[in-house]
Amino acid sequence: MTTTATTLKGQPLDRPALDSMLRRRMFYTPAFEIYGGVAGLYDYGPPGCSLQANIIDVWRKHFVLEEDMLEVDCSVLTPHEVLKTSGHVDKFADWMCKDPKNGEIIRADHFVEEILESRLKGDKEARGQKVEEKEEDPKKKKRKAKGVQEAVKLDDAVVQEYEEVLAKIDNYNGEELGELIKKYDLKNPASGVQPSPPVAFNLMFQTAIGPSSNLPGYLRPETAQGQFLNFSKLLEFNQGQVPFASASIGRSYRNEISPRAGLLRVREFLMAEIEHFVDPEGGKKHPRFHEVKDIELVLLNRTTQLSGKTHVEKISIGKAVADGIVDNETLGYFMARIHLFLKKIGVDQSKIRFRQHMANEMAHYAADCWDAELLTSYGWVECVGCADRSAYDLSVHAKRTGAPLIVREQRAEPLVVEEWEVELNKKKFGPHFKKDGKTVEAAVLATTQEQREALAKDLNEKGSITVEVAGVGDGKVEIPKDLITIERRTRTEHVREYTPNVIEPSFGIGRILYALMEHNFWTRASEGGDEARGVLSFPPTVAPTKVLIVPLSSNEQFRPICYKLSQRLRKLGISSRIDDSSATIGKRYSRNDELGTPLGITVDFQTVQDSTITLRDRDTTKQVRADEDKIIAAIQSVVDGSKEWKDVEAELPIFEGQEIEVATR
Ligand SMILES: Nc1ncnc2c1ncn2[C@@H]1O[C@H](COP(=O)(O)OP(=O)(O)OP(=O)(O)O)[C@@H](O)[C@H]1O
Repeated sequence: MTTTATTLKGQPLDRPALDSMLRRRMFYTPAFEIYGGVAGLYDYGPPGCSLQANIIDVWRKHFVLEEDMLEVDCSVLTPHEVLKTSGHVDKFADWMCKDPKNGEIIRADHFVEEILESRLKGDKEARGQKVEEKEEDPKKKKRKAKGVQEAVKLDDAVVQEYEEVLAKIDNYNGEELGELIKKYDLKNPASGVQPSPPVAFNLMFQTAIGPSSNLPGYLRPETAQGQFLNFSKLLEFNQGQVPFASASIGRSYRNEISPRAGLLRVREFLMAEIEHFVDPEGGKKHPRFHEVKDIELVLLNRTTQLSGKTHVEKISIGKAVADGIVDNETLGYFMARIHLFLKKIGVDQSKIRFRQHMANEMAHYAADCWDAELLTSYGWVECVGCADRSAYDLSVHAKRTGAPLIVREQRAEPLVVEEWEVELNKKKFGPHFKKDGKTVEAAVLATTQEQREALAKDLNEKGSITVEVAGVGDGKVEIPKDLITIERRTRTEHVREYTPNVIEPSFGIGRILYALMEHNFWTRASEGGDEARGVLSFPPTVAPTKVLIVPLSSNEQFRPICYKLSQRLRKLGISSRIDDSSATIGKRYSRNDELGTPLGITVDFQTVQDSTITLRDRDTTKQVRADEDKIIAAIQSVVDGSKEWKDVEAELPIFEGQEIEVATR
């Protein structure tokens, strides 16, 4: 497996060259740039938009269509209560430090990582070993410039300790990060002092909904909550059948402490998320697991990570689930499907791995989690999270609202149960609690059997009970005896009720798009001895534009032919661009190689005579010549993925005609 960033052709990746090409060709650009820009906000230009739309198109076909998922498009503005219940208000935070001298705000884990890495780099230099540059975050550069790490040799034991800390950097809480800063005396090179102890910084953008500002809310940090809140309606839409999945594509917002690495850590980004609802009983089997069981994945599990090993052999997902490396079939099924999706859009197979979250690294709701990470020049980057969120979200929302976010299933055999049951005196309960009635009722009904047993005892002995109800008064509510009965009763159940578990593949489209650009980038030596030119070898399905149409010269006879060709392609739904600028054909082709346009048609004098045109392949620069119908058919099959260029070359006559540069004279 590759460990450093290389281009598609194995050349060392020149990131500044790629970045400048992507900006020059307007794949993306800093937002509000003429006002000085805002960190972590980007606009996409025409090729970036097409590329993103094409990735989303493949995603919809690969997941929503293929798996009959139920797509929803939910509100971005989310009331405080929803995100309080989901745990985001209290727990969706990163650790932040402040430099007491210069006021700089620093993300604690990134700071520890950065300083330890720079010490290790200094150690390598002192030992005369080769050092790889990793990141060029401007803030980091500034810090480095002011306090360049000297080449200092460290003890072997210290090196090992630093490496262990770095391997677990995502797992530390604020207190632990503070201890690391103290223990290793980590100073901000820009000021020469240690930053303040880390404090939690919530990543959500807060706002007020409505003119009276009395409904606090947030811009959603993920699309998932909207899907959970619609669960009952979706279940009904699906005729009460489980398993089923919902899906949503939309923007999410996170107020990242230090946005960096271009599109990789931004404050507004497109997510595509799936919530697959599954019965927790029966081992979370998946009916289509057999279709993917032989797919081999690189899996970096917890034990491997703790051992410090980074290289692992591929293993089939069937074996990984059978051996308990991956918890269940449904999680395994989605990991394999994620892998196939990434492969389909052109992600380099040797630069994908799945890394399991360590127990304390997982989000507050997750039961198990594997990230699909892609290797980029910034290192391994999480691009898709695949989490088993258990029944967490549906349970907490049901508890808070009283909505039945459950599945009801007819039992084959009736079940006799003896249980503590709660009965409310509705006539008195509502008027007693007024507006809080529903909330209190939901909290009472959500009590466990053990709690009910204790409450029944209290009710008998004290004549009232005290129940914890979040959001009402001081959080404790007293219910007198005449409003409630709690008794042990026997009943026969004909229907089984359960809260489904959720497996959630969550895709960050911007990160995938950036990794895809790195993985498909390479440079071609120019024949004329000019600078090497960049090429983006996207698969035709996702390439922003599929066909470039170039007239040989500005001769008027070519114009209607080019126009007709673009019309024909448009009718077939194939995007094309005519480049009739005065640049040489070679230059025009190179410009479009930079945009990743896979095919190019040249219209020349022979076209005027016999209606034949040439078709050029971006990657090999080889050309074939045939009549218009044959070329259009070839384009169609390459674009829809049914054929590859080598098939076209085998079927149509190779064009060895005049040199492109000569032909333009
Ligand atoms: N700030 C961000 N910028 C761009 N994409 C992001 C950002 N945060 C998350 N994502 C994307 O959303 C996906 C799902 O979000 P998730 O909550 O699992 O990320 P995360 O674990 O918080 O990411 P990280 O640890 O990198 O902050 C990620 O796999 C990633 O692709």
